[in-house]
Amino acid sequence: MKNSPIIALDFASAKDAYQFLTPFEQSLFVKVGMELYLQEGPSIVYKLKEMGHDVFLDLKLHDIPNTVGQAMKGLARLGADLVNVHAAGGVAMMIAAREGLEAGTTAGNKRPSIIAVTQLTSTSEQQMQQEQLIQTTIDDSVVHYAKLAKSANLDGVVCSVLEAKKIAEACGNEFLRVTPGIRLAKGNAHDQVRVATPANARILGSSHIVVGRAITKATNPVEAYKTILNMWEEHA
Ligand SMILES: O=c1ccn([C@@H]2O[C@H](COP(=O)(O)O)[C@@H](O)[C@H]2O)c(=O)[nH]1
Repeated sequence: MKNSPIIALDFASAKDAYQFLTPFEQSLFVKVGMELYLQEGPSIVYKLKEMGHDVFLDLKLHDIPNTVGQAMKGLARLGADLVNVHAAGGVAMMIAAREGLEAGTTAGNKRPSIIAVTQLTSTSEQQMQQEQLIQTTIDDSVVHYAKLAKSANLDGVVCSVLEAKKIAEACGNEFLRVTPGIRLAKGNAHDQVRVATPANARILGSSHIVVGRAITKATNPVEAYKTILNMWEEHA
């Protein structure tokens, strides 16, 4: 799996996504989320893989263990490099997800890595406490979910940059810390709450960064990508 910034292809159609990718002329790490996948289905993953990109299929599965396990068995056949579930689904669900992936991975193919979403980067501590009724700090909640994901034998978590270091300390450096909520200094945070720059992400312990609108909505997306890539690599 590449370590370059993961570009969130949050587009309404494959046509829009391909049009966006054309000027890059290089192999990238891209993310397909529910907006694009629900319109295009598995073909978008096949096509992006054929084009030479690494693919994070960000469907954030969250259901009873049997349903998630069976869904993962099917997803394993698509060829994505990274898939995910919500840690809030529980340890039994995460174990079923991992087992489903293993069962669906055909001989000679690599099992996709699997990570769990802890607290969404759009969630504030206050919102977590008032709406989810979790009476602790957001750091503690995120690290707790990370430990559950580790106990279920997952490969890592989605978290914000702000918790990445504590997760590395609790779960080890090999345990992935994939961090969305990436913004350039003074960039519009939009609906994100727990945000950081690409440089801080590296310094504070992210293993991978996910970047959407800071690239896709930039006047020159290729230039924006190069700037973010440089910041990310410079602080390695
Ligand atoms: O906690 C999470 C989990 C997933 N995401 C996804 O990452 C991108 C971020 O997009 P931006 O435009 O850079 O804000 C988006 O696809 C989310 O679905 C997340 O933001 N936070």
